[in-house]
Amino acid sequence: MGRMKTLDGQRMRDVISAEQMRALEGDAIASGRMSGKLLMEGAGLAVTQAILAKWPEFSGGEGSVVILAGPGNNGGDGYVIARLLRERGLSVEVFSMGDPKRLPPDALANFQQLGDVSRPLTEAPHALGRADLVIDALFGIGLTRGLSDDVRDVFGTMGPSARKVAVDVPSGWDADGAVVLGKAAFPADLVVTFHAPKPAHAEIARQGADVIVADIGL
Ligand SMILES: NC(=O)C1=CN([C@@H]2O[C@H](COP(=O)(O)OP(=O)(O)OC[C@H]3O[C@@H](n4cnc5c(N)ncnc54)[C@H](O)[C@@H]3O)[C@@H](O)[C@H]2O)[C@@H](O)CC1
Ligand SMILES: [K+]
Repeated sequence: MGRMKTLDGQRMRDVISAEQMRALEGDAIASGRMSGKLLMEGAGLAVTQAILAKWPEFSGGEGSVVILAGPGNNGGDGYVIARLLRERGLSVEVFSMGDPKRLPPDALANFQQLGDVSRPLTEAPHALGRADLVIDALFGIGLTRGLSDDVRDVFGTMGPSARKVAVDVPSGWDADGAVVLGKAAFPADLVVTFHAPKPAHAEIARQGADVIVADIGL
């Protein structure tokens, strides 16, 4: 049984839908109070902090990290996390699904800031077999259908000792329907979601992952 708790011990907000989350983000951006890029930075920082809190052994810069980055803003969070973990001395390899040049603007800016050449997901298995930490930044609340078999096969190449972290929602889960679309989902040990739990998170915790709900300034 995994636990669901807030990153900083604040009160847990009530469950909200993906739609409500998008509305909250849109309102904060429209009001000028926040920008999409700031929200993304906060999301990436929250995941980084939750990782270091759960596995302090990574705070010394020891460890190999693989980040799987998707075609949307969940992928954008992954690029922020890659930068933040590299700043902490960890060696981070990033594999992208889709063409990074077609990322939405905030995600594209974070991809470009990394300065990496983009490596396709199909090249990930070699690195995944020896990674100490794997971060699923493929899909979050924007998942619209089940994962393809080749994505499922990539998940199968992770080594037994890899700590597995999902950004916002483990890819494959429908955040609102609280079910896995299709046949596969990222087998997360830790899930870090933003602002408030979505309907899927209680079931994900019941199935064994620790779920952290982090503020991103909304
Ligand atoms: N301002 C924002 O929008 C923020 C977004 N954030 C992150 O952004 C995520 C939402 O971003 P998006 O709305 O871009 O959605 P996602 O990044 O979850 O995925 C959307 C993209 O994946 C494609 N897709 C969906 N299902 C697919 C499948 N099965 N196979 C292949 N492609 C598929 C969609 O066409 C779309 O291009 C959140 O989960 C969160 O991680 C956070 O950074 C907070 C701020
Ligand atoms: K994810």
